[in-house]
Order: sequence, then C-alpha cells, then structure tokens
Amino acid sequence: MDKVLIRELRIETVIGIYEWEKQIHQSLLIDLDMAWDNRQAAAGDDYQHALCYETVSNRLTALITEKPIELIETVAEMVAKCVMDEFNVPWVKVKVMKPGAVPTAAAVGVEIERGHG
Ligand SMILES: Nc1nc2c(c(=O)[nH]1)N=C([C@H](O)[C@@H](O)CO)CN2
Repeated sequence: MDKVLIRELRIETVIGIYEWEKQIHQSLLIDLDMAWDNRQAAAGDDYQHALCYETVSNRLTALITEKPIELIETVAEMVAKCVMDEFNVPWVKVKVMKPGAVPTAAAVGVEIERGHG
C-alpha cells in the first residue's frame, strides 16, 4: 500500500484536562500515515494527483487550534475524520504525542487506525 507521511507536525494549542492547562498553549506532535495511490502522480509528475502533505498539515493545524480540547484521544479522532472526509483518504494511522506531559516519561501519546487500506 502506498502512503503519504507526515512526521512530527507540531501544533501549539490549548490541550488538557486541568484548569492550568486551559490557560496555556502546549505542543502536540502528530504523525500521520495516509493511504494514497501515488502511482498516478509519479507517472505524470503531476501535483494534481498527489495528496498534498502541506495542505493537509495546514488544515489540521487550523482544525486543532480552533478551540480548546481536553484529551489527545479527541485530537486523534478529529484528525482521522478530517483526513478521511476532506481528503478522501481511505485509511489513516494517527499518532498524537504530548511531549512533557509526564516529566518522567520520554513521551506519552495515543495511536489509532481508521478506515480500510
Ligand atoms: N489517555 C489520556 N490520559 C491523560 C490525558 C489525555 O489526554 N489522555 N491528559 C492528561 C492531562 O491533560 C496531562 O497531559 C497533564 O499533564 C492526563 N492523562
């Protein structure tokens, strides 16, 4: 299966369950694996047939910064739904990491897969 990838998309937003977290911006790092048949784009060297990782990144940043969110699980579901509904991606794997949330952990996060490959 072909994929288009985004790694460590950094989004600064209001995220968290605690009152103090609702007063600040924190970083999320998002990894995306998006199923996409890349052959047509490659055959014609044609952007029109490519899934544009820049457009997806910009859209997700706008979506996730629209309003405060409590859980990173919610972020992951919003990202998966947006990519599938708005960009016609049939399968997506989304990893959302919240660096620094647990000082004694190297990283904490969630990962989901939605759709069919
Ligand atoms: N499974 C989750 N556990 C926790 C989350 C979360 O989004 N998903 N969030 C928090 C707090 O916001 C935390 O990040 C503050 O440091 C705790 N557990």
